[in-house]
Order: sequence, then C-alpha cells, then structure tokens
Amino acid sequence: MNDPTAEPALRATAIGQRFRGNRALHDCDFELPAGRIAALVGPNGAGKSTLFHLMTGLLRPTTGEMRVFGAVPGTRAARTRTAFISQDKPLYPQFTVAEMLAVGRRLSPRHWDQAKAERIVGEGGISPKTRIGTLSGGKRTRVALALALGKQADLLLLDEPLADLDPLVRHEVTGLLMAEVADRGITVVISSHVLPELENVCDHVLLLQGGRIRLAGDTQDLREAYTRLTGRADPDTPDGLPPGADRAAVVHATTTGRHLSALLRNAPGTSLPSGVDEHWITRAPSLEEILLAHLRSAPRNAAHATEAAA
Ligand SMILES: Nc1ncnc2c1ncn2[C@@H]1O[C@H](COP(=O)(O)OP(=O)(O)OP(=O)(O)O)[C@@H](O)[C@H]1O
Repeated sequence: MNDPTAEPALRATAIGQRFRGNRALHDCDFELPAGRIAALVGPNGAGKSTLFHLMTGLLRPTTGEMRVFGAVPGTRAARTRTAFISQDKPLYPQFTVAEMLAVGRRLSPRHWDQAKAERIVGEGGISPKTRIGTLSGGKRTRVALALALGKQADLLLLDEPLADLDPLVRHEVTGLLMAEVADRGITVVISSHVLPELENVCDHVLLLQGGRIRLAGDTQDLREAYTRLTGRADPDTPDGLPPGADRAAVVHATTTGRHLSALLRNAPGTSLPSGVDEHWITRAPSLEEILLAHLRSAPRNAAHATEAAA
C-alpha cells in the first residue's frame, strides 16, 4: 500500500505554459501518488508532450509550479529519479546496442542495472552488436525502455511509447512496465491515443483537453462515480432523458432515432444518478466511455477559445 503521507511522484500547481502568446497549458492542477501507472490522454495538441517536458525540466512553466517527488524538475535531485522516453526516442543510430547501454551506464553510474538492461534487450531477440539505425521501430522502443529501466528511475515518463508497435510487442512492453511497477513500486506516466490499450494497464488517469486538465484521478473511483444509461428516449422531454434526471449530472448524451445513451454523474454517496428509474438500463461505464463522454462534452481547444475570448 502507498504511504498517504509520502511525497507524491508529481504535483502540478496552477501550471500554465505559453509559446509566443499561444497558450498550450492553462491552470493545470493535479497530484499523482507514487506507485501508480497513469494514462495521460487527450486529443492532438491537447498539451501532453508539453506537460512531459515540464515534468522532465526540458521546459520551465510560464506560471505555476511542477514538482517531482518534491524537487524542481531538471535539478539533480529530480533528474536521478526520472527517466523519459520522448515520442521520437532519440538514440544514436551509429551506435551498437551495447554502446548505447554503455552510454546509459555512464550517465547513471550509481544506480545503473546492467543485467536488467541486457535482459530487456535480449528478451526482444536483439543482439548487442546490432546498430541502432538498423533496428525496427518496435526494437528501438525496447532499447529505449532498457535504457530507462536500467537507470532504475522512480518515475518513468513515456510519451506515446506504443504508437509504432504491433499488438504482440505492445503487450510485451506493457508487461515489462507492469513487472517493474510490481518489483520496484515505480510510478509511470504513459500517453497514448489508443484508450482501450491503457484500460487494463493504468490505475490512474489524467485527461487533458485544450490545455486544461478535464479529469484526474483513480480509475476505479472514476468508474464508480458515473453511470452509463441507455433506453428508449422519453418522448415527453426535449432531450429524451428521464423527466426526473438531474440535468446537471449529464456529462454527455446522444439520441439515435428513439434510442438514448448517456453518461451521468452518480448522486453523492450512491451508485446511481438521481431521478433514474428501473425503466432504464444502467451499468458501470468503461474508462474509455468516461473519457470519450468528457471529450465530446467540451469544444476542442477550450484553452485557446478562452484565450481568444479574453
Ligand atoms: N515549441 C513550441 N512552440 C510553439 N508552440 C508549441 C511548441 N510546443 C508545443 N506547442 C503548441 O502547444 C500545443 C500543445 O502541443 P503538444 O505537443 O504539447 O500537444 P500533444 O497533446 O502532445 O499533441 P499530440 O497528441 O499531437 O502529440 C499545440 O498547440 C502546439 O502547437
């Protein structure tokens, strides 16, 4: 169990990020407890890579504060505990895999686990003598992961690591991550556009949209906080919802012909939304349904829209 008094792996306080007047992130507040695997999800341009760059210290926030286990990102205290695999997985193409691992060892001499790094590479059927530039995308990801896990970091930041992998390799990679979390209790933040592949891996979610945090929290708590409602649209209400339903609890609703489906927030302290009777089919939503309903309920690029209106 996590120690509730322990420093969170990440704490973002009122983070804002501007690029030449363009607001990429806006008032982002969240905490990620240590030992979690968090999915960082959101549409293209939502600000995910920008947030990763703030977590690693590659960027300083325009406003607000980011902390990694209480330390300022980019400082020695934070750097030794953080490993980052960026979208383009920068590895030296002229180096052999063994030379690349030697670079990893040189950069983290105190904590480096050579046996682990070699095992991760070897399990992928990659010879240490192979040049990085000749590897497939999936095998390069494996080498990048060997470097990150060999470093024995406490916080692993992975910006779309699964994008160029076939389903089998994706499964292997997520298995490696879960084993590392189980063995060492590390914290992982992983971004992806493919929500279902994160559903069984992650126990925490951060949903970014238009530079704002739309949703943050424990996935189980989120599933228990909402209900998926389906049934015949009520002909006597303009929106087809049950007459007694609390409209403020509706995250998103669609009607197709006479059929209504909706995601609603449960009434406080209960497992159902208020005003929904037994004529409706109710069930716990999947994480993907919760995230999609939130994404569909707001205009795209909300931060930019706010900016334009200000
Ligand atoms: N260096 C930069 N200079 C100017 N604008 C930038 C810079 N980096 C990011 N942006 C802008 O910030 C916003 C967020 O971009 P970011 O790359 O963080 O989004 P993302 O969620 O990672 O997108 P994707 O899913 O497409 O990778 C975008 O509007 C982008 O154009």
